[in-house]
Amino acid sequence: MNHFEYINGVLHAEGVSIPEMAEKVGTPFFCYSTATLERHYNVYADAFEGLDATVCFAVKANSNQAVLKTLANLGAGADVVSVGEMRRALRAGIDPAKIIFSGVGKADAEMREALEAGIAQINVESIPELVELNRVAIDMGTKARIALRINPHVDAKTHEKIATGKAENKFGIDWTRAIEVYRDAAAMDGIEVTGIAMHIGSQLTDLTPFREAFTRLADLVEQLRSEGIEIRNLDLGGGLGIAYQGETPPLPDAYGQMVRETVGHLGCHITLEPGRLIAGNAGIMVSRVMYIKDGEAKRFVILDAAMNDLIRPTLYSAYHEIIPVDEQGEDDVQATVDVVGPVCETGDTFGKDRKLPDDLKAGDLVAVMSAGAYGAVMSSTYNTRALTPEVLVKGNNFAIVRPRQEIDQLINMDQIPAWLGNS
Ligand SMILES: Cc1ncc(COP(=O)(O)O)c(C=O)c1O
Ligand SMILES: N[C@@H](CCCC[NH3+])C(=O)O
Repeated sequence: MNHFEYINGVLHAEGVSIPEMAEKVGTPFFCYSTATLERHYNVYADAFEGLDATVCFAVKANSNQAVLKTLANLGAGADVVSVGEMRRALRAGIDPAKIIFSGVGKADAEMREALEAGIAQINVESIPELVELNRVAIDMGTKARIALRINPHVDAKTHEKIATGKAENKFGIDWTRAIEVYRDAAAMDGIEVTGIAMHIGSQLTDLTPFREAFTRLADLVEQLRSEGIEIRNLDLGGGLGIAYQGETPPLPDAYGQMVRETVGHLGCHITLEPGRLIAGNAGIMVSRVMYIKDGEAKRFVILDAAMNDLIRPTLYSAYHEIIPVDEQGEDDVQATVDVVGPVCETGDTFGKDRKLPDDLKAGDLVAVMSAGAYGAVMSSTYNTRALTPEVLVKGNNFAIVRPRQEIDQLINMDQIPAWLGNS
């Protein structure tokens, strides 16, 4: 069931009309649906029923603490990639025993804070990082529970900027060297080897690469066991894709079945790190039309949102559906338009040659769909544009879960050195 629907011709998020929110919050804004977040989490978690599994939401996809708390209340853990994300997860009430720290470059201070917080596991991505973590743990008189993130050299067949499991990608330790690095890790005083981790990429729409990677992972676990290195936790990462434009990614159930088939026999605890699947279609970005500009070659719909708010179309040529908030009738005339933002970049384009109502005009609202993951978290203040607010809806209620940043807050962060004189 979709929780962003037209009711009496007006787009709603659950029971709240988008114009009502726009009136109170201003535009643009991100809007998340609690019911969708919960449904996605539950459908995903249910796919692993019977397995000893923890779903650790990938905080990078959406780090708003209200979203994290919504998921924490359902029992979710967190996959974090910085101490900032870890603090958010902890503040949102996520149990440290369900927090995994991933990422290719953890600083000493981050390692220390993670060890102090007693999180479940740190995923180590290189030998130098392993050496550093060992040193930090010994210095603190403790042992770090770790998994090595292994790069299985599998092509996830996704956009090149979000593939992470190929030999040329910066992520993980080459699977060909895994055994020797595990041997080294097992001999380190500050390290307790608990697991093995893989994450081969994001927005995968086919199970085949996962199957290939997890089969390789299972082989490695058997080899490690034969060497006396016990692996208790398999971290399978995230990556399952969603429909942005009619894609038909495998359902969580099919993914769960594939997990059982490839690694179920190992008797390990399984960690899963979905991000996009939980949050992507649980959020939209609402924007107001500022101008309609009829050029010689094109009609441009100029929104008050821009690439700084949602960078996915610019960065990955990603498709996001764009719909009018006032429902279009079947017989209404459509125009072919480019939907753009006000930022001074040609790439500040949300969609090219889209069909929108011919009579769409300044002041009308549109919704950019599937913006709940890698939306607000990737926003910037480029062109000195303030960060966009976030709103969480639950039933007939909504709350602003991040207010609009004041432009002066942003400007006041600059400091002018005394030698430049007073202005
Ligand atoms: C280590 C790790 N885990 C989980 C994720 C979440 O991925 P997705 O949002 O595709 O589920 C990512 C991002 O791709 C990641 O790098
Ligand atoms: N930011 C990417 C996903 C990257 C996943 C991070 N490991 C996107 O918007 O599709």
